Amino acid sequence: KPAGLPPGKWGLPLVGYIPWTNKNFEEVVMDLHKQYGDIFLWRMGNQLLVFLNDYKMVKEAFSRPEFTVRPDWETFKTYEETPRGISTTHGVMWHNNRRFTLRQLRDLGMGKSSLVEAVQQQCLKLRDSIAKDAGTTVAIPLQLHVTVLNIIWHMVASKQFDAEDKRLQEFVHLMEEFVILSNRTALQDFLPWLESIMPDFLFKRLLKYHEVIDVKEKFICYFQEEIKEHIATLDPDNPRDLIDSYLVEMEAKKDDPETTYSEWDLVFILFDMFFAGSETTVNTFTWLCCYLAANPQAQLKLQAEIDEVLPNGALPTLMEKSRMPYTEAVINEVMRVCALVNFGLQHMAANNTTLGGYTIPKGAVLSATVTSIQYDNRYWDQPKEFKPERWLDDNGKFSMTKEGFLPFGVGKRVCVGESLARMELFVFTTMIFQSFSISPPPGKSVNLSPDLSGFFFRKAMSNKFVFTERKH
Ligand code: HEM
Repeated sequence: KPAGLPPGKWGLPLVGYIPWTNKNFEEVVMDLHKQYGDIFLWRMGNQLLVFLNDYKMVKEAFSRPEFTVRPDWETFKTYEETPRGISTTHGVMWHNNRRFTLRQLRDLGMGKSSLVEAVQQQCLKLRDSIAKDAGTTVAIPLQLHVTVLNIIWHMVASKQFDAEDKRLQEFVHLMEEFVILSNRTALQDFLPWLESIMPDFLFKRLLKYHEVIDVKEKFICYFQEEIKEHIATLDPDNPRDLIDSYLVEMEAKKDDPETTYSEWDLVFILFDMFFAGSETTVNTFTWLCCYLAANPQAQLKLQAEIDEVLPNGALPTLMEKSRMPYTEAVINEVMRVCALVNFGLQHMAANNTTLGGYTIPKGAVLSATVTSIQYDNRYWDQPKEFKPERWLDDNGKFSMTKEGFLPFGVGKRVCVGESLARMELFVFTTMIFQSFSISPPPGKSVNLSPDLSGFFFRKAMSNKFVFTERKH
């Protein structure tokens, strides 16, 4: 192991460090954190992974330009050599696409009434679907996925689908398949030498290469069809949605030799909106249901606040947010304890540099250990307890403690959808708990252990619940 690197596990040539244990990945990382402290490395295959376990260090690193690039991973490349869109790109392409999307989300009404109304309408469908099974033992309904996807469809293409719609069902299925297949592609990133020792057909079979291409092509077709329809009906003076606005800007920049705007690039911005914006929001709200079912006192307090600010079933708008500190506190506390994106999205060192007094070589991949940070007792008193009150000041006002909290990341690549996600979570929480109470089935309790079978998400276990209609 070269001198000056952070402490940690270097392991064997080609394969790196293999923990011979039946502990899961998160547990192994936690053990290494205990052993080595706030910054340590783990060589996996030929990749040097550096884990950061202190909030201040993550904030410093992710605010520095040399850590703003993404790893050069096949998993991050969608279909071709050059990554496109936002979440996997860097340089001018990333800068332009990120700026465009942030502006779009703001102009389309992130935080404004038009989008709030669309979110309310979609949430009414979720409410209807829960009402159908009220009083019986059920899982969180599929309609939650449909609701979240429809909000994105509304924003990007002014569309919405019914839960029964075959196209939408195929879309949901393809998204799930894509996430599973991406885990296979990761083999190529960590053990690239496999390609040189295996016959091509076998290597491709191992990676499920043809299946991945097939799923990607289907998504591309969906989005290209949508873009074509928009081109045919575009009124440049009245852009309806994100696709229209992109087309207008693409036309305005068509003579600029430096432009990164193209129909092909737009396809991947749409990819990002759906992939980064749906599973994240669905899983956060699912965790919120779990924590409220397990904490009836917190649920009663939340409902008392909803009933006081929104009497007689009035629908929530963002105007009410400042008068609902406990609701905000519950949402933040759920995001803290669930630590959904437990290793964030990886960043890469663009050149040789230093961090925390250690050498970080070009190409090293940095991960923030979100679970360690959001449970760090340097920032949180009794971190394992679910305590929404920790977000309230002495006057009962919501106070956004930022230190030690990074569900949306931090620094230059912080999530572009944070305000949208917060607005969705606020509307869903107020509308659903205004109408229903949630509890575990009689005689059962809620399993709050995370499902750690995936790499990117710390999902909730598939709990069953009983939703009971509230009398007003
Ligand atoms: C509760 C919901 C959400 C959570 C927990 C979440 C979390 C995150 C995290 C941890 C990152 C990585 C930050 C980094 O690289 O350091 C990220 C990036 C991103 N998120 Fe979100 N997100 C959520 C919702 C959304 C929504 C609704 C959208 C858009 C519709 C969105 C779009 C993006 C995009 C495009 C990026 C990439 C940003 C970049 O690379 O510059 N996210 N998000």
